Amino acid sequence: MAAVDGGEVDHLAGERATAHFDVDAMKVAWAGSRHAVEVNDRMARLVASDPVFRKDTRTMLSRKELFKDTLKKAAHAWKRIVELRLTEEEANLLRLYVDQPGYVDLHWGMFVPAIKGQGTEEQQKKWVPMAYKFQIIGCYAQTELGHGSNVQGLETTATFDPNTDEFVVHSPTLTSSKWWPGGLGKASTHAVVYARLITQGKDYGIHGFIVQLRSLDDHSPLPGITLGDIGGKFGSGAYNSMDNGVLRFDHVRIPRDQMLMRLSQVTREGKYVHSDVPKQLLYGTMVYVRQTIVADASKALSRAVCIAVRYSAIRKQFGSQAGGPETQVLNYKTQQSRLFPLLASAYAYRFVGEWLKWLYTDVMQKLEAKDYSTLPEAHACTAGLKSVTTSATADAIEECRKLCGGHGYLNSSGLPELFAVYVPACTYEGDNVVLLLQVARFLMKTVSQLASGKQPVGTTAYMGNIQYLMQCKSAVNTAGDWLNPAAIKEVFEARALRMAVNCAQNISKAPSQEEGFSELSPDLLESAVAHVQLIIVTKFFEKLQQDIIGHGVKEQLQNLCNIYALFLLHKHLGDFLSTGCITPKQGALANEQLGRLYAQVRPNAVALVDAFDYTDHYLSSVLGRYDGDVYPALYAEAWKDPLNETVIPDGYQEHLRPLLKQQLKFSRL
Ligand SMILES: CC/C=C\C/C=C\C/C=C\C/C=C\C/C=C\C/C=C\CCCCC(=O)SCCNC(=O)CCNC(=O)[C@H](O)C(C)(C)COP(=O)(O)OP(=O)(O)OC[C@H]1O[C@@H](n2cnc3c(N)ncnc32)[C@H](O)[C@@H]1OP(=O)(O)O
Ligand SMILES: Cc1cc2nc3c(=O)[nH]c(=O)nc-3n(C[C@H](O)[C@H](O)[C@H](O)COP(=O)(O)OP(=O)(O)OC[C@H]3O[C@@H](n4cnc5c(N)ncnc54)[C@H](O)[C@@H]3O)c2cc1C
Repeated sequence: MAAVDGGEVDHLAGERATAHFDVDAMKVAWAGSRHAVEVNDRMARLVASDPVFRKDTRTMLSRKELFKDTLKKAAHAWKRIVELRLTEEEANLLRLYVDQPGYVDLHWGMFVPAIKGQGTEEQQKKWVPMAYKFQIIGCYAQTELGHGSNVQGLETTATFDPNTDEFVVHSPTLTSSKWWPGGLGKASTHAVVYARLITQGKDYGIHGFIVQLRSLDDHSPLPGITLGDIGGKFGSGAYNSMDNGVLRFDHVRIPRDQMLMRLSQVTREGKYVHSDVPKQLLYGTMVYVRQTIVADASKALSRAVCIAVRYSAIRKQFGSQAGGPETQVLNYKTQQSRLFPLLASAYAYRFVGEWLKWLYTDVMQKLEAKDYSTLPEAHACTAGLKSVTTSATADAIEECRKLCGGHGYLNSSGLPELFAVYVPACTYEGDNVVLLLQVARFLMKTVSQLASGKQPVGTTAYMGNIQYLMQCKSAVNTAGDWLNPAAIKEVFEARALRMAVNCAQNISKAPSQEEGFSELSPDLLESAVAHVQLIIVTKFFEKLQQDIIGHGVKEQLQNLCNIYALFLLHKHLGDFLSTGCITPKQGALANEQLGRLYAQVRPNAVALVDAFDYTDHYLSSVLGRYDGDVYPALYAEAWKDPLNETVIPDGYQEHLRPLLKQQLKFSRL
């Protein structure tokens, strides 16, 4: 089904006619199943056809108007969810297509998962139904003004008082003010607050507590609680719809049973008891969200790429001979070499996100069975993939803006807002550098265990092949040899392992492990990136082994997979050469093959972005319209700007007229 929201003429019809594959089948490959295509399509259209969910004037609203609009949309979304008795899957998609960050993201995305993951059965029975019915609104209050990345450094205290069977929650310093939690500033009634647990005079470190913040009668802050929004953020519209907040506690008392007690407990007498589970399970909500952020990266990236590909097919510049038509900018090789790797990355992230969701579910099942062995790998994979995919996506959205020339800079292109709303993903849920250093730590541990003969498993299993990978040389002889998945995998594995081993060797020369790790941290980051890129490439190849149906679909995905891998090889050529995995000649052959692959993608480019199945409402871009009727839309959009409400601007009488009519003259003139 086409995703036109009402266009009459299809200016991209010629582009669509050149596709060599079945677009509907590609939609299934992208979405994961025919059911997923159907439900996505239905929810996207439901949102697009509802006037309350309009967002075309969002960037022109003041902060207060925007926030109120967000409250209205969230309430209306909930009303529709209840009226239509939507399933959880449908409701999540409806919220996604409403496409306006707001308190509900944190309520469903972190508050509920934190209680489910860290609360006892009894606590879940009490709190989850209230949250599910929106009788309470919750947020995730971890970060403080002075401490974000370093969770162990948080300062808020929760001191047990055995006399009253309560915890006293307190912010002892300015820097201990909770700062950033989304939904906290204005909307939430409750929060899961992370604080240092102190009982019987001893500090037991960070634990989670459910704290009521606002009255359920009139929404005013409860005694001892100071609350507010932390202020305007980057860009117009964008993440300013979210009330990221500040919170201070002045000796606020909560019942003992509001400590989340699944992992550890405080008894009535104040005795601290830690269950026989890894302490890191406290970080479980972050692992869960990092996994969803990887899936979201492919959404944001595919949106930007869809806009840039469609517009590049419409936009013409130069090349006209004797008055003939100009050239579509999509035909320029430079445009292709900038854009097609991003198209390939969108597909790569979609499939690795699918795999990560599987890994997460698998780890959760193992945890239920008290098998904690895969926890470190789950942490490394979620941290690493969150980091690599969000950094690349943020850069890619900005690249798409440039690929759309001047018009990409207009809010009506949709790209400035998409960039502004997306770029904090590099910071929230763990700064990307901090998370990559966690991956590096995991890699160094794995390398150090190789000597003792311990066989690495999962995504580090390749390291077990150390004898071969440390000395192998790529056998690629022609550009076409780079189409062999084994040839690509071998050099990616060798590069990742050699970089990790180099780091480990250099660390071992330092006076201490800690000093070595710190000194080598820039190299460790690159080593972590190499490992994560290997995972993404491998999972794309594994996807191609699955049953992929539809005329030409597998061939297109194969091309995209090769583009993704060879583009990375070209971009990180220094790594591959300096570790001796390939020769300069082989690097040049990879680039030659890349050019051939771009030529194969060119006739399919528009159809490949159509397969994302985005409505014009979701894209909210005049440049990315399904019908390609860009110029009338751009022209019409300009007149909607508040500045054009009057012909003579406000301020003319006070500031322009006196200037133009001034009597004062420079004496020199
Ligand atoms: C136009 C458009 C308009 C609208 C468009 C709308 C949408 C656009 C599209 C997309 C939007 C994108 C996404 C939206 C989706 C969701 C996002 C919504 C909102 C954002 C929410 C953000 C919420 C937050 O940010 S919450 C706060 C997050 N904070 C952090 O992440 C802090 C990071 N720090 C840490 O995690 C830890 O401090 C640390 C890991 C860095 C260090 O831990 P620690 O201090 O304990 O020290 P170590 O010694 O390093 O570790 C000890 C051992 O523990 C192991 N470890 C650490 N962490 C874990 C873990 N999580 N699990 C398991 N194990 C762990 C570590 O490896 C060590 O092990 P070892 O064996 O001892 O080595
Ligand atoms: C839009 C947005 C929404 C958010 N929502 C929430 C929320 O709902 N709940 C919540 O609790 N928090 C939230 N946060 C906070 C967020 O999780 C933190 O900002 C994030 O974890 C980064 O921590 P930080 O701000 O302390 O950065 P810092 O750690 O201060 O980072 C500053 C710089 O120092 C570097 N750095 C830090 N440590 C190291 C190190 N060990 N080695 C090398 N370099 C280092 C970083 O790479 C970075 O360049 C949100 C943040 C944003 C931007």
